[in-house]
Amino acid sequence: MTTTLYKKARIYTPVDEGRARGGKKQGQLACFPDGALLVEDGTVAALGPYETVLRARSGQPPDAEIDCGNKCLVPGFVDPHTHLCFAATREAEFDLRLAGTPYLEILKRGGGILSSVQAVARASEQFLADVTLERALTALRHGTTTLEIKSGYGLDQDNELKMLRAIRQAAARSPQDIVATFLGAHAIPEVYRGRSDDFIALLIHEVLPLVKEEGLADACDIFCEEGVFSIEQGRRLLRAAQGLGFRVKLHADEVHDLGGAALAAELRALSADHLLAAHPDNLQRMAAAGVVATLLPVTAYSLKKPFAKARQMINQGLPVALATDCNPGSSYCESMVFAFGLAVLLMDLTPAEALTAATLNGAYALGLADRVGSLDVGKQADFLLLDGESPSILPYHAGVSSVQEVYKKGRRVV
Ligand SMILES: N=CN[C@@H](CCC(=O)O)C(=O)O
Ligand SMILES: [Zn+2]
Repeated sequence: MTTTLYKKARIYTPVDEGRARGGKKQGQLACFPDGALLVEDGTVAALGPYETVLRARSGQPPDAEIDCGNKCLVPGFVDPHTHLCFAATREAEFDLRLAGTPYLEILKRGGGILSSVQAVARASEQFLADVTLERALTALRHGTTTLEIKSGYGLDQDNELKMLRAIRQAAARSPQDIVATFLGAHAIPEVYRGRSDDFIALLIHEVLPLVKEEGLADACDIFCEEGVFSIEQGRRLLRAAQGLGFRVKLHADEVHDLGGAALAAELRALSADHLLAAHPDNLQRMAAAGVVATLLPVTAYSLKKPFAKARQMINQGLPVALATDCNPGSSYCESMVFAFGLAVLLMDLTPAEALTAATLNGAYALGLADRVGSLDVGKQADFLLLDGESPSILPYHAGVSSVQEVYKKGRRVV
């Protein structure tokens, strides 16, 4: 067994009490100004004030001691919502949006998500795996030690499976924990225009069982939105997915309030994501059902939309997680540091609330909190050293990343 003691660290971490943290608890962190973290074979063995951690070792010296120079030490970021498996960027679409064309209008004209579908159809699995890995490693340099990546630019059996296999390949080549989500219902393929029920049936009866058989995804997701999929279609697909053993989640109430948040509560989904237009009553239903609200501030920023009402959600007791939503359309951003900054400065989260959102609540949104998301004894030693005294350095030092060193399972990876 190898033991390493990280000392002279200002440690800040949410504490895992068995559920995602909402309400007042979202902003409560354990803080150790002269802290130490003891790592045994990649796992957190102890943390707390230096003297206490040493005493717990009953005089036995660790194999190595690392002086953190009084820098801030926090858990690695967990990004629970990304689309970073894509073949090409969409800069022309960005210009169109700047000139005033709405995001959903571009999709209606066959652009947006559908243009990414064409690019993925032309790309090989190997190419997709390489570019996905490259983006995951960019996220790692900005402190993301665990992330989710969705399919959803395939929209037919072969291309959805190609995407999921590419994600699996990227995951095998990255030090991060990467989980895949099946998002076959991301848009209505051109050939199914006017027949979206048939497309949902195809996903349920043909594609999902293959995804299950090959073990290519842990969760199933759907984009419920006007002009895309209805709540009823979401219910049908996600219930079928649950029947096959998938966890479920939704792109909910992003532009219009269709009741996606209520469906997430009904299905006891892992999370409902976006929620810019969600009704407060449905958010209350989510809180009662223990569903995490995953908010994507870079998307609102990039689409120039009002931000989700994070303050109200936290006050309602709803646990809020943060994600980048990295995708080539509405949020081309791998950096959780940037999402963190927007959450604090434009959504009024405190730095402590944002830290919980970017770590432990994200881990709950992925169903991975037994392993990652906080520096609790027995969890993976995934942590960051920041170039500052507290998590406030992240929004305070704007436009750069204050993440200096990144550790995954106790090993320095950046
Ligand atoms: N809103 C739907 N899906 C993605 C965007 C995907 C895209 O535009 O390529 C999202 O979560 O923002
Ligand atoms: Zn998304």
